[in-house]
Amino acid sequence: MTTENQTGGTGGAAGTASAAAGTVTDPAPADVGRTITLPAVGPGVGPGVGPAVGPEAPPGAPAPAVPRPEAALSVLDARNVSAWFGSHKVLERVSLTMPAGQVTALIGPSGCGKSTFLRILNRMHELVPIAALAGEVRLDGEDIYDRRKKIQDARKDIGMVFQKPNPFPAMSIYDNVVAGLKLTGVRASRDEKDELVERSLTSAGLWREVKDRLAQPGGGLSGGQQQRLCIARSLAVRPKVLLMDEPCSALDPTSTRVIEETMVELQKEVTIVIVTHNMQQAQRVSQQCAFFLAAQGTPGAIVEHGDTEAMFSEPQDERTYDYVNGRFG
Ligand SMILES: Nc1ncnc2c1ncn2[C@@H]1O[C@H](COP(=O)(O)OP(=O)(O)OP(=O)(O)O)[C@@H](O)[C@H]1O
Repeated sequence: MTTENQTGGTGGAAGTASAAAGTVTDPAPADVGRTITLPAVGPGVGPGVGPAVGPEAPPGAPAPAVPRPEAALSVLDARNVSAWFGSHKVLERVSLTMPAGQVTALIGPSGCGKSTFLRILNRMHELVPIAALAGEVRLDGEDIYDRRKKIQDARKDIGMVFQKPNPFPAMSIYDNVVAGLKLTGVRASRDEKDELVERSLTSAGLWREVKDRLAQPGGGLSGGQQQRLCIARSLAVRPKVLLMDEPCSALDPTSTRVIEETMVELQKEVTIVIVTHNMQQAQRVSQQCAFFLAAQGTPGAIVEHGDTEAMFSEPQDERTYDYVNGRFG
């Protein structure tokens, strides 16, 4: 994993994204560079619903039955990412490589831009009308903000699980899992859906608990089970990367442990990026770690990154040492 919080140069791009119109203006002369034109947000899957299914899953195509082979695990690379809400700059030239098949934990005090960075990684930041961003995000070398790319494809490849479990409460457990397919009009036979539901729930560590009550409403599950249902819903469209924004913060310790175990298993099939305030959790589940900090009145930036064990045992920066030892934040 690498970071480059540069203070100059022309590597970044600056733009004010209007999600509705896809227009771009330049609010940050300091970040002169390539201008990103963001396509309008399509009618696909909205926040919290999981990734959309793109054209590579043609109508009627059978759900792939095997996990993604290890060789095909994906790397996500952010370069010189800056972000604004209106004129408020909240991220400053953040660069971070999130290695294939690993869990990368984003840590740091409240308000330093971790969630904003995470939302930029699957093009959710641009859903906020006043949001702007600069820089590049590459999935296996391909720019997810390339103007020829559909926003739905980025969401399909890069799924998101939120802090608060958000299944469709009245919808059955089964239908919650296949919701991503339905919302994007992908047809699948009953057998294909059955296989997909079992595989996704198994990967999310929920199959054994719910296999005999798939027709019951998702809202009837416990908080921890609902969160695993949301993970299954995201997995159903076979994302290459799974983003998790404090996925356990609303859960009890037992549910937290189960989700953490699920993450450890999941990294065999999907690259994971997690935002967490729980330092023990970061150490338990992640191999790579990035410490974000926004000093008074300045945008968030990465202070230190690297191997999780090393970051916690021998941090190079005094601020990292203080943070991981609970001295602030
Ligand atoms: N929709 C929004 N509109 C305006 N400002 C926002 C919006 N979302 C976040 N911000 C601002 O962006 C900055 C970074 O917020 P962000 O949520 O990314 O931080 P964070 O590190 O994830 O915080 P936390 O750990 O508390 O979730 C903050 O100053 C916040 O107030």
